[in-house]
Amino acid sequence: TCQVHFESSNWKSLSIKRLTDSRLHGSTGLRSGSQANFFPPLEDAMLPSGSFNNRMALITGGGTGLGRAMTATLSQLGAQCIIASRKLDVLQRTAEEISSQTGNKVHAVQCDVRDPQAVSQCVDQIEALTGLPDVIINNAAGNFVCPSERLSPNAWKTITDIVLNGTAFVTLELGKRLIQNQKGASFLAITTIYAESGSGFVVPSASAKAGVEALYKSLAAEWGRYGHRFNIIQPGPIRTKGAFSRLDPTGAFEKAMIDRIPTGRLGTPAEIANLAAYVSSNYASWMSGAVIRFDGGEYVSLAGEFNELRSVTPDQWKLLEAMIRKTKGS
Ligand SMILES: CC/C=C\C/C=C\C/C=C\C/C=C\C=C\C(=O)SCCNC(=O)CCNC(=O)[C@H](O)C(C)(C)COP(=O)(O)OP(=O)(O)OC[C@H]1O[C@@H](n2cnc3c(N)ncnc32)[C@H](O)[C@@H]1OP(=O)(O)O
Ligand SMILES: NC(=O)C1=CN([C@@H]2O[C@H](COP(=O)(O)OP(=O)(O)OC[C@H]3O[C@@H](n4cnc5c(N)ncnc54)[C@H](OP(=O)(O)O)[C@@H]3O)[C@@H](O)[C@H]2O)C=CC1
Repeated sequence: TCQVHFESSNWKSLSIKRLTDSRLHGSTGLRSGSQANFFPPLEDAMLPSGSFNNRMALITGGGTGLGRAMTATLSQLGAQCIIASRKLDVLQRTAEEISSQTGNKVHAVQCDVRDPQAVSQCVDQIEALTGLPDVIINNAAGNFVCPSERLSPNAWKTITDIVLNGTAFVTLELGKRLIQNQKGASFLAITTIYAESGSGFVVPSASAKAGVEALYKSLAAEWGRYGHRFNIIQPGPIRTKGAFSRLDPTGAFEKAMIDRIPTGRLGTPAEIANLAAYVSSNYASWMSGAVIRFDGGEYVSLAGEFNELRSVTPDQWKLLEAMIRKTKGS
């Protein structure tokens, strides 16, 4: 089944005919993505029940997607949650659904994190409802794919205001009040793997998420003395309407994305919710300043310049090795 054509012994002109996935991996029994069978996602809450009893958690953007999943897990583990974002109707629906499943109160508070006054009023409301939170998850974000030459100043400002300024306003407002009240807390920011590498076509998001990471690493160093921990989770792709409808609106890129993930599948909201719960819990009380990449291996897969060689079959390797061994000198 080997279909390597040696047009010359030069590596660059070696033409390896791309076979269909099943034929390509025939000799190893692996189909594209079938390695996902080795990595089944577990959906149930990982921490002991009651791990968040008597604890208050604020989750920005907690009405939808990953924020909703984090809220559901924290609530199931005993936390009283507050979810905050712009759309009050969405928040209220989520709050009612989760409360009715877990028996623990979820509060919905309207807040546009871009507006520092709105953030301050939101924190007033939170103080009145539950007191200052023990757990703060900065998860709210805005993003869309767009060639940078098409971005208007307001498009840039919109994304960076939500992601960087929004996270800063929420973190600083709560931080100051927690310090005044001598209360410790766990802060978690949800960023993305390209906060580290940068990425074309999502440049405002990449720039703002990198800023969030700098903010959280800096505060981890500065505010430990007040009992505050700061950590970061960088998720890889996890299907949510909010992300996928703005980053891959036609679905054209999904297969290629899954193919490059070494674990062969997308992450699930429940998986990131378990990680966020652990990082925010007292089991992680020694964790601060951490940046946790949670992406099924996508980042390293994209980074290594020889990783495309995964598509070379064992038979093709025999031929390549023979060629390489035949080479003498430079
Ligand atoms: C190859 C990739 C393959 C697959 C990818 C699939 C999956 C994902 C994998 C990884 C994901 C990694 C990171 C993900 C990070 C995320 O943050 S995902 C979360 C996304 N969720 C959201 O964005 C929810 C909230 N978003 C919104 O409310 C809007 O989208 C918003 C535009 C961000 C804000 O809405 P608002 O109403 O405040 O703003 P507008 O007034 O509508 O717009 C403000 C200005 O922006 C300009 N704009 C808006 N949309 C676009 C666009 N698509 N292209 C260009 N410009 C846009 C708009 O015109 C305004 O500017 P102006 O006209 O100059 O005034
Ligand atoms: N899903 C994925 O593959 C990945 C997601 N991420 C990150 O995960 C997080 C969650 O994303 P995901 O769940 O996928 O997407 P969603 O779109 O579902 O979540 C974004 C949330 O942010 C809220 N939000 C947006 N703008 C504002 C604002 N101005 N003020 C307050 N809240 C706001 C939205 O609520 P509302 O509209 O009511 O304001 C929404 O609930 C984000 O930080 C995202 O960057 C990172 C990498 C991959």
